[in-house]
Amino acid sequence: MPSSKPPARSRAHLLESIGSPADLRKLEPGELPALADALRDFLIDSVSRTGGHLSSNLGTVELTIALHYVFNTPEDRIVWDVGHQTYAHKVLTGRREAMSSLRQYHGLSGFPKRSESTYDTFGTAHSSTSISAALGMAEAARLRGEDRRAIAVIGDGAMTAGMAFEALNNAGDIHDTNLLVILNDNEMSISPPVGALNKHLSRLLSGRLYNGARQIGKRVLGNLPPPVIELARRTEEHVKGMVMPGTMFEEFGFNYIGPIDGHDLESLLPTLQNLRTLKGPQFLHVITRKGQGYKLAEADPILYHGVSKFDHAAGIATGKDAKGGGKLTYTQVFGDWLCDMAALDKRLVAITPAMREGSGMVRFAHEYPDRYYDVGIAEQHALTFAAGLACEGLKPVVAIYSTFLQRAYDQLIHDIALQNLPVMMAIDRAGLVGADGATHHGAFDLSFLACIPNLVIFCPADEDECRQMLYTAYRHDGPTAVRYPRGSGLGSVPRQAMSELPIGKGEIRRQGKGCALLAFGSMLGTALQVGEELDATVANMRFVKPIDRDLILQLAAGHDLLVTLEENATIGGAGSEVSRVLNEAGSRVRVLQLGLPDRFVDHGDQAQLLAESGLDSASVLDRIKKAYQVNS
Ligand SMILES: Cc1ncc(C[n+]2csc(CCOP(=O)(O)OP(=O)(O)O)c2C)c(N)n1
Ligand SMILES: CC(=O)[C@@H](O)[C@H](O)COP(=O)(O)O
Ligand SMILES: [Mg+2]
Repeated sequence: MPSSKPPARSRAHLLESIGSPADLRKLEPGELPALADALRDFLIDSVSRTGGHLSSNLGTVELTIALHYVFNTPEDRIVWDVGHQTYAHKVLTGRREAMSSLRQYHGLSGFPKRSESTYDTFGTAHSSTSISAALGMAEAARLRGEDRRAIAVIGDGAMTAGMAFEALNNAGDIHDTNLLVILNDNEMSISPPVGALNKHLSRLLSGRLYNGARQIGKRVLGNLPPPVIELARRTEEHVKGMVMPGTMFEEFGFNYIGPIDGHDLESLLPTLQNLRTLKGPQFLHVITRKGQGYKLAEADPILYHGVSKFDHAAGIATGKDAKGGGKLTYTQVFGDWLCDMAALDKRLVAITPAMREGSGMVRFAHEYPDRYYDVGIAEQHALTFAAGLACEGLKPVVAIYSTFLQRAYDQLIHDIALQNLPVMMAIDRAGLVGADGATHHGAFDLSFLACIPNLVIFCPADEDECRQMLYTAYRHDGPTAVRYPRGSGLGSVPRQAMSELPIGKGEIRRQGKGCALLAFGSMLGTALQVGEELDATVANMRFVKPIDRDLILQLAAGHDLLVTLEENATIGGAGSEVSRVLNEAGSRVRVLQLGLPDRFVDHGDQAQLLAESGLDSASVLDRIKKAYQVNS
């Protein structure tokens, strides 16, 4: 550490003096708590203006400072699991000024992104990938004889995913890999944590006294030559076996240290400095508080997990959401339907992989606690668990974001569709989600679902149709998927009475001439606008599978151009299904397939991203006119 004592600085100046971790490492350890306060104040103010993830970022301020202070980043690699807690990391790695553009069009990503900074060593956002990626980096360093560390920072929620254990299992067997796993345990996922792991972690917390003693031992050990450390460690293992039940992490082959206070820099710094000297897989358990330092977030870390812009007129202290209450969302339509359906059918059970709030299931969890399952961040398990329930005559509904369903693809095919089991998937966040960006857009589900035999795929065009489709899907004796976007639709009011729609049948919503627009789900609004402009026919297709073959051929017979519209990748999506039907029927009508482009769409607001993807009405109109010009 530097010997010269820099002059006392105001907290704000201290933060402004940090343009990189190299600047950070020039500070005295005693200056770091003031820096943490300044950084926390900055994050609260900044996120109150941009929106984003707040409580998890407030909980990792000291840990982030300590990691960049002790480790030689970016040569030492830090991989942040989920990465929603990396705003402090971004500020300390030269992006403080850019934080005003967070999660906005062409602005900073809300997650680590390799193309954004060399300090963002691995792109994350989908949970539980950090240990695998960091192990890969550690092994690359070992194989290349490079003296660098790889550190995975993973939350207690992310630790509940099977992939994290796959990585622990592999890492623990490679005795000379320089991997450090830091478990950031704040006893919260988005919702309160679930599962047996949470109970195990709680038991470890209760052993705090022993660990306190062991911590001191570690501090001393760090300054001794390695053979002595090894001897002391074996002795310690012996002591531990008598004093404290082994942690599961030690059973996986890791040297477990902790739990320590993740807000106490005086604990963090020496412990991390010691760990940096130890060889082999290391596991540090830190305890933090989600929302630390902002009373409203401390009191309600769930509400402040993801926030919109604050109403600054009301003052940051109120934490008041600038946008206030909005229109009925598809998520709320689902949540209301779920409770209504549960009241009608005792066989209904509902499952979420750790997204209770986001999927609209808070009321159901409260009203039907014995029929509600939060399985943790475990999408693969969620689907096969549902399959088991269905085998026994229950009617499972799995609420899952489109992007997270990607993680359970084989379970859907192999465990559900192949056995034709009546599992219903309510797929939320289908299409462009906005600020979360490329890692979260539900851009591919129609493409990866359409090829699965037995599956029925519903695309509701508005809120009422969504409710009717949820009912129809639930009543179907086979696997079903109802996909709907983030936010609100055309604003129809869902009828309380539920009735079954004819499966595989679309409808003509506007009769016109010239071209016909075949809209799937959320694109109906745009299709109707363009249809008015062109006096074209507009069909609400409703289903991707089974697709309405008769309607397609009827439209082909009466129009010179069919335009398909979907908020899904164009490749392999609904439009491809329409073309397949036409080809099989030998039709020669031209088809213009409009959907998401064959690239990853970044973050911004949904309207901006739809326009950028050519799916707003102006772009659709323009593309149709060009199609006619090309052929005139
Ligand atoms: C595969 C996957 N499923 C679900 C999510 C949604 N998600 C984002 S953060 C989060 C909770 C993470 O909890 P934890 O790891 O403890 O981090 P904390 O928010 O407590 O800091 C979840 C479920 C995700 N990002 N990835
Ligand atoms: C980080 C993460 O994966 C979740 O917090 C996600 O950002 C939630 O998305 P919604 O805001 O659409 O519920
Ligand atoms: Mg947590």
